Amino acid sequence: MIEISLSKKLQSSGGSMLLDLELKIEKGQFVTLYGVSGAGKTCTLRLLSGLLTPDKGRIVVHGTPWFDGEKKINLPPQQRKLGYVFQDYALFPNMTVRENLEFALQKGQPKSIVRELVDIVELGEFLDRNPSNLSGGQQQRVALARALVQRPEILILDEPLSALDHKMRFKLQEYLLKVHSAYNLTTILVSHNIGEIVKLSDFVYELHNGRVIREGKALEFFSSERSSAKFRFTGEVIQIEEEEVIYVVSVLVGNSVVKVVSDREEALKLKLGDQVFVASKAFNPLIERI
Ligand SMILES: Nc1ncnc2c1ncn2[C@@H]1O[C@H](COP(=O)(O)OP(=O)(O)OP(=O)(O)O)[C@@H](O)[C@H]1O
Repeated sequence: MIEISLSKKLQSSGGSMLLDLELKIEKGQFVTLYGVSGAGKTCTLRLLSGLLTPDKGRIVVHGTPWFDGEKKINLPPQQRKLGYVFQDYALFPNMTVRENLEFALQKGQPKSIVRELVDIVELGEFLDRNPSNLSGGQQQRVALARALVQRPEILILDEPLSALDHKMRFKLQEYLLKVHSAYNLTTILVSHNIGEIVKLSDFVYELHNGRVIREGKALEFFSSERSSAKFRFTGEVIQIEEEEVIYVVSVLVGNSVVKVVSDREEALKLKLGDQVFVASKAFNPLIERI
């Protein structure tokens, strides 16, 4: 369990803002911080990683205090078991992929973890190349592997996929899910992409003006309650779940997820990524492939 209870005065162009957080993240969860620009998401990650110091409060990770204002505990970043992946990869440009990864090893740490990570994120053929000779997605796989070299318990991802095109994003999402479960990580993602959030995360916190204003399970968080109005709109199928005798199809429409109850016959015609329209006749939404 990661327990964060802290405050930090931040400076924005419009004046000061108090980041005031109470978060409890279960071990093993994949959690997303969501919210408008300037809400305090990146600062939250920096506070957890030790790159920014709270004014007061506590950060306790799996029972160990990382920060305690009253007891004057403040673990330096290198002692926090945490891997950080940024949007811009932040790789050493003059080192090969292999060197970038081996550079992250601690003194005396065997190189076997590097080989294991190279396999898991499929970097074998790029080991002797410099980052400038790799695509954005390949560079981000290197950054992901590098963040895991020291076997962290927590993986922090600050909009890691936002510079990538749709296809790369999709592939990287698969790698993120793979390492999250292979290394029993607790993962905290900052993302604006709702389809991605629903696909990857268990739980979402929405930040606004330095506070959590809403939280919930990813799919429920973005589900729309609209039902009775007459409507018709298009969207993309992002999840199909069998629930007892019915199916629930989640469709990403603009920035929200609409859940539509469907019968087996209709649901089996659909697959993830299909463009569909959702329409309501009186009170019963219908869903059909476009
Ligand atoms: N070290 C710092 N000290 C004080 N204030 C800071 C510091 N770093 C950032 N801020 C301010 O804190 C506010 C929140 O910034 P933050 O980067 O956490 O927002 P965000 O929610 O991640 O936004 P975005 O989605 O645009 O990345 C901003 O107004 C920023 O200027």
